[in-house]
Amino acid sequence: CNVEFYPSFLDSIHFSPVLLSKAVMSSSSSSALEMEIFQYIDDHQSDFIKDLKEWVAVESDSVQPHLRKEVMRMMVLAADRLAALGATVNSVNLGSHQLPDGRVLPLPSVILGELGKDPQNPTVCFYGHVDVQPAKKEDGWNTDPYTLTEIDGNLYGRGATDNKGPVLAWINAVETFRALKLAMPVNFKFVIEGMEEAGSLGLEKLLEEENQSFFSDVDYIVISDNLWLSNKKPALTYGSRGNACFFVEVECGSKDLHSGTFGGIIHEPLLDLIALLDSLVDSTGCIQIPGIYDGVAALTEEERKLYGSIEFDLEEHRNNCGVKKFLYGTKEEILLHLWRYPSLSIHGIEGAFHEPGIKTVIPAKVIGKFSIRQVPHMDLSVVKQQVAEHLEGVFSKRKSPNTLKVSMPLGAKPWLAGVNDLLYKAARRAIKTVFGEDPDFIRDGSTIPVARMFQTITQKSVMMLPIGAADDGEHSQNEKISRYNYIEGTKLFAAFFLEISKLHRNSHETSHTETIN
Ligand SMILES: NCC(=O)N[C@@H](Cc1c[nH]cn1)C(=O)O
Ligand SMILES: [Zn+2]
Ligand SMILES: [Zn+2]
Repeated sequence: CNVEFYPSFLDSIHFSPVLLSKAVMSSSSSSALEMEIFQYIDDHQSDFIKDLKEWVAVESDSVQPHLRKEVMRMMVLAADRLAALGATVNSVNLGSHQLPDGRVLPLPSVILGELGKDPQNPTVCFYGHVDVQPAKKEDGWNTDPYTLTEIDGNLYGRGATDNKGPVLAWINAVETFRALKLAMPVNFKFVIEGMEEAGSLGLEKLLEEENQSFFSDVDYIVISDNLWLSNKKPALTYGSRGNACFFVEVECGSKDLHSGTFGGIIHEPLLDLIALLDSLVDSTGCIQIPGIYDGVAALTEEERKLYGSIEFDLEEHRNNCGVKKFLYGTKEEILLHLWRYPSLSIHGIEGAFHEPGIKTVIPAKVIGKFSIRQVPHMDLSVVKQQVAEHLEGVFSKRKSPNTLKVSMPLGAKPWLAGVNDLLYKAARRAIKTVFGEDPDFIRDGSTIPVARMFQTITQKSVMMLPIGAADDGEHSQNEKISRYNYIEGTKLFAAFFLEISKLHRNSHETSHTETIN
C-alpha cells in the first residue's frame, strides 16, 4: 500500500498560491471603524465569556439518547439568542429518527435565521452546531466538562471550541455592529443545527427543500467548525474528509454465557469480532480492504510541492496529540495522510464488558464500530460494498456458525473548494488585519457533513474559517478555547464582514460598469 506515489494527475483543486499572493493586497493596518469595533469587543470580553459559560452548561450531547432533551433545550437557547440579535428565527421541525435498537427519538429542530435584507449587501450564511460530543468528569477531565472554567487564559468545557465558542463568536461580532449602531455591512443568514456530532441527520433533505427559498439569495457560506493547523498561526480551510461509519455485529445466541460453563466449547462472538477488526488495518496504518485505495484521486507533483510550503511543526503536533511517535516521519507524509488519503479508525465494541473489575462472561452479541475517512474521489456506495465483501470473506474463513451483520449507518462525503474567489480573499485580509500575518491554507482531516451538502445543493462558494487552535482538544478530555482565540476570533469575524462587503460591492460595481461599456 504505497499511497504516496500515485503516478500523476490531478485532484480537482484550483489552488495557486502564487496567484493568490499577487492578487491579494493585504491590509494589515486597521481602519478607525475597525479600531472602534475591536475596542468594543475587548471591552465586552466578560459578557461574551458569560454567554459561553451559559451555553457550555447545557449538556447538549447528541450522541446519547437520554440527553436528547438537553439538545432540544440548547436549540431553544440558540434561537432566543438570535432573536435577541434582531434576527427572524424559524425553527424547522425535522421529525424523528429510529435508533439501531428500534427506539424512536425526536430530531432537534434546525434553526434558520435571517438578519438584514439590504440589496446592496452580500448575503453571508453562517453554519454552526450547538450539540456536543459526550463528556464525563471521570473520563479524565481536570474540571467539570459542563462548567466553563478559565485556567491560565484557557476556557475549558465541552463545546468550548466544538462548536459553541465559534457560533457565539460570530453572534458576538454581529452584536457588536448592532450595539455600536453601525450599518450592517452584510445580510446574515444562520443555519444552526443540533445533530452534527451524530451525522447531521435530516439536514440534507432540509437544504434541498430550502434551496430555492432560504438559500436563493445567499452569496457566500461560512463554516467555523474546525481548528488551525498550529497552536498560534491562523488558517483558512478549503477541504475536509468525509466519513463512512460501520457497525459489524456478531451474535451467537440470545443470552450471555458463563465462560467456565461454556468457554472452550463454543465459537465466541468477541473472538470472531476481534479477528474481523484485526483484518482491517496493518501496523503501518495501511487499510487492508481490497480496492479501497482505487478511488483515491492521484497526487500531483504540484500538490506535493504545496504541502512542502505549509508551516507545520511536527513536534508541536505530536505534543498536542500526546503520543510518543507518529506513523510517518515527515511533514509532507503526515499532512497527506491527514488530508488526502483515507484512514480507518476503530471506535469501540458495544456489548463487550468494559467496566473496571472482572466479569467472567461470554457476551452473546457484540458490535464493532469503525469508520473510514473519505477523500476525493472515493464513492461511498463502492466503499460500503468493499467493506462488506472483505468482512464476509474473513468471516467465512473462520467457519463460525455465528451470525454476521455489516451495516453503514452513516456516510458523509468529502469536501474540496477552489480558493480563488472573494470569500477566501476577504477572509485572508481579515486575518491579516486581526492577527498581523497571512493564514495557512489548509485542509482538515475531520468531517463536517454539511460542507459538501452546501456545495452540491446550493452551488454557492463555501469556506471554513476556523478560530480554534490545534491544541484545543476537540472530542477529547479538557477541550478548551483560549480567551485570546475566542476574542480575537470575534474580531476576525467582524473584520471579515467589512472585507467581504467591500470586495463584493467592488466586484458588482466592476461587472456593472463592464456591462454598460
Ligand atoms: N468538528 C467537526 C466534527 O467533529 N465532526 C465529526 C462529524 C462526524 C463524522 N462522522 C460522524 N460524525 C467528526 O468526527 O469529524
Ligand atoms: Zn464540530
Ligand atoms: Zn465535533
